Amino acid sequence: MLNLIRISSPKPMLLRRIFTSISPHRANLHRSFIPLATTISSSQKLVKLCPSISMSSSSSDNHITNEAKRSTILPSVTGSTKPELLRGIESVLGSPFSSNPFTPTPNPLIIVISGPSGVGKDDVIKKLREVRPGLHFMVTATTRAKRVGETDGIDYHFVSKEKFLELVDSNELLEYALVYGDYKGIPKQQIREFMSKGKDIILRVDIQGAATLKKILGGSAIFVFLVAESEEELVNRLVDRKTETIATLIVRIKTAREEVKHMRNFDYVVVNAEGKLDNAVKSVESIIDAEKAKVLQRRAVI
Ligand SMILES: Nc1ncnc2c1ncn2[C@@H]1O[C@H](COP(=O)(O)OP(=O)(O)OP(=O)(O)O)[C@@H](O)[C@H]1O
Repeated sequence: MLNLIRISSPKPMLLRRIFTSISPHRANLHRSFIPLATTISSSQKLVKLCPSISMSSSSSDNHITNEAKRSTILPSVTGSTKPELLRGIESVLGSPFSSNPFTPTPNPLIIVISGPSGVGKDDVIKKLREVRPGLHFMVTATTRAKRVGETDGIDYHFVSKEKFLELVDSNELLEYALVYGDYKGIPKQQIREFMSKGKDIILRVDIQGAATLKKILGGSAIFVFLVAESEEELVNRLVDRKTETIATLIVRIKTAREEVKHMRNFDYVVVNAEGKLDNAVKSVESIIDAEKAKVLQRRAVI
């Protein structure tokens, strides 16, 4: 009785192709092969795949690959227990199944959220904080006065102009700008600290800040442009917010008209439509999920 099939080159290629074609149909394996099989193992559980092709021990045997030698027997799908079947397949493959994940751990992301004043950046980020507590929301340092409902260290680090300029001098800000008379900047140390823990970072910056960050970070960060559905709606929000004087309102609206022209420099645009804050947040979440699933990951280095 023949126990093993010996195959001379180039038959190993043929055999490999047969295995490839059957693998998605493992359930039908026994139907495809058992009619050809001759029982060979003492436990009657290993089956021969096909009649011997060659029994010669000629020099062509040197060309037989180990894989081909191993590939000549398979356990019977119907006559084996699952562990026996799995061990048998491992033995045919020549190595145990790996439990390592197919995908490496995704790199921590830097997600820059920007958009014209009054579009709802703060509200989107507030909501995102609730639904994605695993993200790290960078707390921007600012010299502007605290608004009603804002908390120091959560919404912003509210600092004096002197303190802010000290951070500038010590090169401790990734980016900073004078926005409507107030300084705003991103502390570098905070980014390094959280990225080293594998956390994704959310940065909230105005358009000017996003342009600077694009120069610094290039394609290593994700740039999201938040817009209202129309200029009219944007103006409504700014007016309803009741934080602006007529002069600052006009400046913000004029600026917004220029800013929307920069949309093309961003990776994604998300519409924060009237009363649809949740949809905008879901869109940002989808962007993050899609970026996490990218085969070629971005790699931000600060
Ligand atoms: N989807 C929405 N529908 C209606 N109102 C909204 C929506 N999103 C935000 N708002 C409101 O619009 C106003 C402006 O929002 P927010 O202050 O978050 O804007 P911002 O982009 O952070 O502005 P700034 O850059 O000036 O700080 C707020 O009163 C906010 O509650």
